[in-house]
Amino acid sequence: MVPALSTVPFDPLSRLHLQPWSALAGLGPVAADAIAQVLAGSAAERVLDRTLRDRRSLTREQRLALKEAVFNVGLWRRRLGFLLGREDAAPLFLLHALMHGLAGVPAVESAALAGLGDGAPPPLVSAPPPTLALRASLPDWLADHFAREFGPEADDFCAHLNVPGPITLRANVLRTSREALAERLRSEGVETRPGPWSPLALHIEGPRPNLYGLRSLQEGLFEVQDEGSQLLGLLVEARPGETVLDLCAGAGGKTLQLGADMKDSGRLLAYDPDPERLDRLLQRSSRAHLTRVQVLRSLPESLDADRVLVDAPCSELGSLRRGPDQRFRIQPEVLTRFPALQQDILQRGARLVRPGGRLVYATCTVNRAENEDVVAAFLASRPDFRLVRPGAGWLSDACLRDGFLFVAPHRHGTDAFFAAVLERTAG
Ligand SMILES: C[S@@+](CC[C@H](N)C(=O)[O-])C[C@H]1O[C@@H](n2cnc3c(N)ncnc32)[C@H](O)[C@@H]1O
Repeated sequence: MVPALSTVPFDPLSRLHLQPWSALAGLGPVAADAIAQVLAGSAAERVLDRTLRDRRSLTREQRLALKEAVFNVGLWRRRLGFLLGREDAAPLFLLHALMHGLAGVPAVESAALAGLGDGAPPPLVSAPPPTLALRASLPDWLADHFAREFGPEADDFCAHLNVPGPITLRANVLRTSREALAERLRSEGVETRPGPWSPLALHIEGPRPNLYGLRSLQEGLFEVQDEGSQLLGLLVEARPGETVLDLCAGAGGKTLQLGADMKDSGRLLAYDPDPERLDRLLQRSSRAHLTRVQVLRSLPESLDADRVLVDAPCSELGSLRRGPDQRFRIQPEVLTRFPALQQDILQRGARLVRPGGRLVYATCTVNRAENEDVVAAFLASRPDFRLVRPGAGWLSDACLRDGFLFVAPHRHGTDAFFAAVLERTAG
């Protein structure tokens, strides 16, 4: 069973009405310059960093207004083009369409804030956008893809991609508990609430604090990690004393979690072809007080691992809400780029699991070709593996779809993740 969807449609525009747009006064050209860079393909986050770094005298409200302007024109560009009646409208017009058409700022005030001069503000189309791609401001190919994946839920899913996700922390259970961490954070001025799905998750309440200035982070009491991502690590069910391999370890988000579950005992091996990510993993391990992580620069020929996690490289469509402009920087071929590689990595992982051991295959994407189809092809080639219920005894049925873990922002408030738990038959 999955959580019932609300009968009141989710409105991703409502947060736009709450932003301090009047603080943009005099900053229209600055915003327009940054927006032009984002529309030309530069990552919004980086453009904003550069823009703010060069203007240290701006107030907090001005910085926030600039951020919202740059991110939201980057995000809503297709819908704004529809409102203006042309997809190639100049940044100042897009900014006006954002503030007036989507955020409800009166037309004359919006035009002045955007720096459009004294002429009459351009008229905006009043009809509702006729397609999912225009409503949710997605490239056509991506809207079509989500329509195929989600059917009648596609609009709701896409609406949830258009608001930033929460900031979520994972308690490092080697050092603390979720409850003790919440108390500690409160003493540092940060309010949190527990996540509903992962027993390790705390969501930050209110505006984003400077996490990197917190003593609790420096002491390794938590990591920033989406609640859905925490579920992937939990599905491994790593235990103290075992041999566990994190086969696509990256900078170690899940490795650290596995190490805490293993109470820093046994053998925890982390492999990734990217050496820089592995270096970061080692630094993070020491902050988390993990002493037994062993980084592998190449994969062993054999290993009787109790558990192997394949947190596979993928098209990452499940985390699009984390980057407002990311959807416009990917191409349709991303949908077909990964399955062969994923299959190959999964097969390699399977060879390193002992009989009776567990293999977890996971992605952060919404694409059956990278998810269910990869697992089906794997099972057809390896009859000694079987699919088991993810998280038996602790994971809510609401996080399951057809025997797999599947969570998504419109149903769970997490980024979208998929996982299959596979067990190798004993003997
Ligand atoms: C989804 S990311 C892993 C994230 C990481 N597990 C975490 O929790 O932070 C996928 C990783 O797979 C790695 N990768 C790419 N090709 C690979 C391969 N052939 N074998 C193993 N890992 C690979 C990438 O370098 C990337 O770090």
